[in-house]
Amino acid sequence: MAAIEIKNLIKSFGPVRAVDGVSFSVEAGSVTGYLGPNGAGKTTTLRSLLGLVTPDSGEALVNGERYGTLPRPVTEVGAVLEATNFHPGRTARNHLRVLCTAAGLPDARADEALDQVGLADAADKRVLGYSLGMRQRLALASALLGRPRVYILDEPANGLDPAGIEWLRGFLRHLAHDEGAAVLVSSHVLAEVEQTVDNVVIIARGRLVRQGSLAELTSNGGEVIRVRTAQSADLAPALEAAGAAIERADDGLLRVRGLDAETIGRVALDRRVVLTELTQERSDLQKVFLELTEGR
Ligand SMILES: Nc1ncnc2c1ncn2[C@@H]1O[C@H](COP(=O)(O)OP(=O)(O)OP(=O)(O)O)[C@@H](O)[C@H]1O
Repeated sequence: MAAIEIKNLIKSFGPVRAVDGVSFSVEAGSVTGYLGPNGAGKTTTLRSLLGLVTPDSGEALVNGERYGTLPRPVTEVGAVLEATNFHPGRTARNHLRVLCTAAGLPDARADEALDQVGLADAADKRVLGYSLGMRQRLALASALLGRPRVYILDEPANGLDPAGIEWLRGFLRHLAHDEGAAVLVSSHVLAEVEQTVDNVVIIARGRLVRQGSLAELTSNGGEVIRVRTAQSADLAPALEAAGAAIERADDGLLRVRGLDAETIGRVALDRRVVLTELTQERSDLQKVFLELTEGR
């Protein structure tokens, strides 16, 4: 049984089909990126998993059950939703302690969770003075309280600075790969999750566009560097001699595998070859995502 299972989920709001027959699952020990442009239906899917939206049909299950029938949800699933509201006058520690009390967890979990997300030093500050990034960390801390093995995170990187995003990547990988949790994380920015996830599910307008492991979706049969020059007859044999596998396209374009861009540039310099293009080809995943988000 997968930790998270979405089976042919359908949900409409009036005339809008927010989610239109989506199915996928997330196994323990892995991070899945749930990607799609704004309005694709990501939040509706995640809210269905948390019992906050009632699907028209299909199922959204955590550990094989609907959220509403989980005996102790706080110990099974941790969630971060968009625009989480905190009582602004409360300190972070108090906020988490209130949640601990409500969930029957020891107070000590509040401090442990704050420590885990790097907020220990700000524990006694009122949430009012928190930056958006700190609020995201606090939201994550509240998801950790019951030490669940399933995490459902809606755009958790929103508001984080680059260092915060880097921290989040490491943290989510740690939860999945070291602690064996199943992590489902949504984003409308591919680059945010590309270095974190094991699997990718892409949706647009409520429908599944692509799913698979990151390795499958980014392979392209190995990294390809696009090299363009009017002197390809000169350059290609030199690159091959340096170990490249080359596919020749029209107008002097060489698709080169097996050498990095710097090596290719050096070989070209040695041969006094002028390059008019030296770029890394986009992966299939980047192409699919770009097509979906272009013009938005
Ligand atoms: N409660 C609601 N009432 C009416 N329409 C809704 C409601 N929730 C979502 N929608 C609509 O359903 C569609 C999918 O929205 P959803 O929030 O699930 O997408 P999303 O992929 O999470 O987008 P975003 O990244 O912008 O949050 C949108 O057209 C949205 O306007």
